[in-house]
Amino acid sequence: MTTFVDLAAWLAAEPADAALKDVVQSVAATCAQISGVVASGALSGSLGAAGSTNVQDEEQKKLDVITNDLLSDALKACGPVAGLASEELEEVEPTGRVGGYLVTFDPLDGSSNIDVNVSVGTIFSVLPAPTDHVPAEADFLQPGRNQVAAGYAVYGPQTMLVLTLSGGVNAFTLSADGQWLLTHPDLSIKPDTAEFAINMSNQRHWADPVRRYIDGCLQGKEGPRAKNFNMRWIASMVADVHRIMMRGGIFMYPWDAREPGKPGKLRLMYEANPMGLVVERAGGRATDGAERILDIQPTKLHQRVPVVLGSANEVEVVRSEMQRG
Ligand SMILES: O=P(O)(O)OC[C@H]1O[C@](O)(COP(=O)(O)O)[C@@H](O)[C@@H]1O
Ligand SMILES: [Mg+2]
Ligand SMILES: [Mg+2]
Repeated sequence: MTTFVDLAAWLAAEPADAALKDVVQSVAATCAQISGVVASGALSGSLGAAGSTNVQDEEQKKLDVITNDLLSDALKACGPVAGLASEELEEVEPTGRVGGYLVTFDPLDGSSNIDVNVSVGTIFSVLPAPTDHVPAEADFLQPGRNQVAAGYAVYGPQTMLVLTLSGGVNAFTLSADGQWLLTHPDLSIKPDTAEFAINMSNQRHWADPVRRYIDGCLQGKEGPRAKNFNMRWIASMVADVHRIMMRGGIFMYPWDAREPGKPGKLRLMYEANPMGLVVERAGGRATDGAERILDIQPTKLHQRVPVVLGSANEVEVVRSEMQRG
């Protein structure tokens, strides 16, 4: 029988500082707990609307609130965490400690899928904290290339944790007895693909470059790309990105004309940046169409950004189409 290394043993061998490993352990333990709550669904009364809205003016589900509380409480109790920020919290929350790390997170990604029993996830990003003062919002506004760790948990047919610290990307599967076991070491995204993920219902609102790119894919073998494309859209970024980590592909949530003042739907600090790091570390690419996601200088905590990520050569096709305008 195959034996798998568990997360604690794997972390012990990682060339990262012990405090950072504590933060990652704390997130991982909380994701294991969240997996139990998600799996119990109606049995734990965790489905349905919470009756409130968050800072983005989006309706909160009960699970958005429950998962936000679980992660916030765990990180406040975790010694090296100086501050946290969440999709569900308007302001950053300093813990009162100085130094160590800042953690940003989307506690429950794919909220629209909770009540229909489709995969959802948790996304997190770890940044260095200032060493001489209690952090404020400005201290969180670091470009994604500063991340010292990032990853996500996907609550699907299997619960998995996908992590990057100092080097590559490794994926752990949650065992029946609650251990994270390394089942998918050194993930890498193949550079070419014939599978795209975009919400096609927004087609009439897209900008020309996105329209041209998708039209080219849809023409298949007879079109400019000379190959047939497949399409997937789960509407949980975590699940769509996880598929790309496993078999390649491209994921796009571009700007569209529904709300022209918004640069996109996804949030830079706790969706695009952590996913951008994971994807790049696995050999893929992540861009907003003009700039590498990880080089964007954030100007506010809940900033939105267009996102194109996945198989390197395919992202390059979209990026150059966007550059043409
Ligand atoms: O419903 P749409 O427009 O297809 O959007 C789906 C996207 O929205 C999101 O659900 C946003 O995440 P939240 O559920 O955390 O708000 C992404 O996971 C997903 O890619
Ligand atoms: Mg999300
Ligand atoms: Mg969310």
